[in-house]
Amino acid sequence: MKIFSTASDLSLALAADRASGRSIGFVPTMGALHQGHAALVRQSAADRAITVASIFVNPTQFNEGADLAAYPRTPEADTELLRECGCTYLYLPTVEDVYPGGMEVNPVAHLEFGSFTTRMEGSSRPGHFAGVVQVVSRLLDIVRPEVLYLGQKDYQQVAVVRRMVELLRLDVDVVAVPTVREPDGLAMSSRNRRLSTEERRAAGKINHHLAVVAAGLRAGWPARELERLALKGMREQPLLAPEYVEVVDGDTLQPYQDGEPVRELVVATAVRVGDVRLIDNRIALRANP
Ligand SMILES: Nc1ncnc2c1ncn2[C@@H]1O[C@H](COP(=O)(O)OP(=O)(O)OP(=O)(O)O)[C@@H](O)[C@H]1O
Ligand SMILES: CC(C)(CO)[C@@H](O)C(=O)[O-]
Ligand code: BAL
Repeated sequence: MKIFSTASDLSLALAADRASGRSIGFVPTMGALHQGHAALVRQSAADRAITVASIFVNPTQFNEGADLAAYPRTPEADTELLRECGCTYLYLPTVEDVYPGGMEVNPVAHLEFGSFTTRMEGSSRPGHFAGVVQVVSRLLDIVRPEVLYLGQKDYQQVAVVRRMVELLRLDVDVVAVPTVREPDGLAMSSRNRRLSTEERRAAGKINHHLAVVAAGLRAGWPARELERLALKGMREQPLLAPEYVEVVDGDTLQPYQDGEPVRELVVATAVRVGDVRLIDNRIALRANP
């Protein structure tokens, strides 16, 4: 695995690969890697000749300074894991390399995302998706992959990035990789390592509450009632402070209205566990393709 710290060197290496007909998969990350990230890299390495991973803790998508300051960083272990998973190139840039004109320059700030960014993470983390779109568009411009691999754990992020690709008419496929979970069902997340033992135990219950909502939806229970029961159930657990539980149409991210036909029905949540904010979701129903 070759490590690049500048966009220009990486672009040069990729241009040579492209010229010899090699296809490129891209896995953007913020580091502190775990088996969820490994699944993305392994999938790309199985599908594509070249897999590029990036590790960049993007300051523009953090709406809380404390969250950015506490974000875990484990570069040595990350490099080792990427090597083992078959990553070809690692892009490990500075803020200046990603944003040569300064962080405030956002060439995609004009894009309108409507219902994709108004709810859930969009309303809980003001400015978050503007930063995600800013960095992903810049990274795509550098790497120019055929396929972009993202995790389903960040369900809304996948929908927003797909919309960005559509709006900018970018020639890239977005593949969503299923969420990798711990044995007790907790979605793997870099922030999990900030949990105390008690918080970690409590966090394991989040998935259970989502699974109950998903089962209720399949049995035809009203969505708003299931959301209310899940919020109440989580609030009764010591250490869990849910911000939202929302049952949404996976294509529009608008609240699901009971009985309406949808291609994908999803329940998503954000939960504070002590100082740590975690997100998770479950797909309750999916139409056959
Ligand atoms: N458990 C998981 N299963 C599959 N993909 C995942 C998982 N966790 C993260 N990813 C995906 O890995 C990519 C990089 O995510 P990121 O580096 O932010 O890690 P994270 O674990 O989501 O961290 P955070 O603590 O910020 O939520 C994203 O596309 C994300 O959806
Ligand atoms: C896609 C991403 C790498 C952009 O910084 C980030 O939001 C993440 O890790 O999910
Ligand atoms: N995986 C989402 C990145 C973030 O929390 O900012």
